Formats: sequence, C-alpha cells, structure tokens
Amino acid sequence: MTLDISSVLQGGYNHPLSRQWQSRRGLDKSMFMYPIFITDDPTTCVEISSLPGQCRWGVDRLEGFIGPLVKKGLKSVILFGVPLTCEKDGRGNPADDPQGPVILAIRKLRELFPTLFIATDVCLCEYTSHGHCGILHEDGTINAVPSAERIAEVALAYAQAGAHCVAPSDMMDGRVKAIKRKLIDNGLGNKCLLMSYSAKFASGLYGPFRDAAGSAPSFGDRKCYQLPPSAKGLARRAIQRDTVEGADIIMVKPALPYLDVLADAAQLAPDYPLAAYQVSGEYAMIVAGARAGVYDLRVMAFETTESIVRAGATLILSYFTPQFLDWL
Ligand SMILES: NCc1[nH]cc(CCC(=O)O)c1CC(=O)O
Ligand SMILES: [Zn+2]
Ligand SMILES: [Zn+2]
Repeated sequence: MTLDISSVLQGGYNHPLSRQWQSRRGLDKSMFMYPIFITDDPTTCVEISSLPGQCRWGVDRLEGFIGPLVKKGLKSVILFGVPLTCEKDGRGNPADDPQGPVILAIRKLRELFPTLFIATDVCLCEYTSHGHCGILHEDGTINAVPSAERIAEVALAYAQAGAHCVAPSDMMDGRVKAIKRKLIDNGLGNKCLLMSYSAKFASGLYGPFRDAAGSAPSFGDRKCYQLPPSAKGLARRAIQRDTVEGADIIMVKPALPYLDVLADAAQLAPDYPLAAYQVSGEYAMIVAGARAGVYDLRVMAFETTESIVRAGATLILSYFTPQFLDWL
C-alpha cells in the first residue's frame, strides 16, 4: 500500500529543528520556578523522605544551596515556610513574624542574589493550630472576610520584606482583591506581582507536600475551599474572577491531571501569563516509577513538562527545576 499525501505527518518533524518549529514553544530555563521549603532552624538541611531529593532548608544554608543553581541559570524560586518550633494559633500569626523563616529568607536571598526573582506562597495552613488555610468560625467552617483580610496582611508583609511576587494558595473567596488593594494602598501595587492559585483543586497529589510542610488539617479536609476535581465550570469561573480581582498571573494546580483546565485558562485569559504547578505527588510519582524501572526519569520529566507547556503554561512550578538547569 502507499500512504496518501494527507496521511504523512512525520516529514514535518524528523529533524531537531523542525520539531522545535512544530512545538508551541520550546522549554527554556526561564520557565521554571523552583519551590523551596524554608525551616526555622537556620543551620539545617533535612531531606524530605516523601519528596526524594528535596530538603527543608535553614536560612544560613541558602547561599550554598542556591548559589550553584543561580550559576546554572536559575531565574526564580517560590518560598514555603515550614516552622517547626513556633506557637501556632487560630489566625496563623507566625506567618508574618518578622523573625519567621520566610521573611528572613526573602531578605537574605534579595541580598545574596540580586537578579533572582523571589515569589512567596501565601497561606495560613502552615501556621494555624487547626491546619486549615483560613480563619474558622466556632463550628469549624471558613470565615471568609477575616480570612481574606489576614491573607492580605501576610502578603503585604512578604512584599514589604522584598518579595517580587506573592502567590496566595489558600483559596479563600475575595483574597485576590484584598491583596491587590492592600499592595496598592501601601505603595507596592506597581512593585509586587500577584500570582493567584486560581484553579486549585482538592487533590490527593498534595500528600508529600503536607508531610514536608506539616500543614495537613487537624480535622476535616479542604473540600469546601479547594475545587472539586470534576468541576470544570467552577474552575473557569475562578479563573475569570481572579482576572477581574487583580491577579497578574493565573495558576492551575495540580498540572498533569488538569491540562484541560490549563487549556481553558489559556483561552479565558489569553493576555495573562499562565502558571502550572507540577505538585509534590506528581513529582513523587514520576520519581517512584523511574526507581521501579517503569520508565526513564528524564524522559518522563521532559514529556510531562512539555505537555504542560503545550496545554498553555508559560511558567512551571517544578521540583525538577535543578535537573532542568542541567538538561536544557
Ligand atoms: N496551601 C498549602 C499548599 N500550598 C501548596 C500546596 C501543594 C504543593 C505541592 O503539593 O507540591 C499546598 C497543599 C495543600 O493545599 O494542602
Ligand atoms: Zn494552605
Ligand atoms: Zn500554600
């Protein structure tokens, strides 16, 4: 048999250069944002068993850890606070403690690496006694207004400490608007980027992160604020709401199981950079499969990341960032 003209596609992508032309956009180092866990013992570096290859870092260890990565082309990081000794309470007061790990790390990184873009995750769950992402009513349900106000307060503290970007992951209604207002009112509206975890789903893939950050809820779950996995409509509404409320970058999280949502975001918010978070469970799954001999780690890291970009991401939060700095 002979193939019809219309059957033959492979001539168009059999060369490395023609494959590049066929890609929506190739991967480059500037697309990677590296998530980093900062703990309150300044001198430690403790491996996180659920996240192979990732550690909890003390502020004094950041120079030795980040310096070589910056030399290899690291452009941005996102910081997560992992306080181990602080007094947690109902409002997450330690979140913006001026001597807390995140604020100290922002100052330190700004000083050490003037060209590094520093984003900070903004949430309360690492700092509340109940482990939920907002402030609760007596009956354990979310109290929306004080939650958004408190989140905005924390975001402002990070911005004032020098963060280039604040990224609320709490999923409280109204928080994007509250943060943007707060930044503008305090003279930081034009200095600090607001990246919203807009379509953040209630996912089983956050398990390793909650281990790493000690942020699992002490009762119940997060299903009343994170989105139901099959709720495409809610995800689209959340994305549109966040653009109206002042987000500068829209994020979808997790990444791989939600590529359709990412593609929707690209169409709903075509004028915004889009971020995707390849979360801890996605990373752990890929590493575990590779260790079990199911596939090659590098092949899978590339394939999943390229898929995320193909779906519409301009920016990827990835635990594979250090490897990609070597691979690209
Ligand atoms: N608000 C907490 C937060 N911020 C980022 C992640 C997940 C990141 C990851 O799994 O890599 C989570 C977990 C959660 O919502 O329970
Ligand atoms: Zn949270
Ligand atoms: Zn968070």
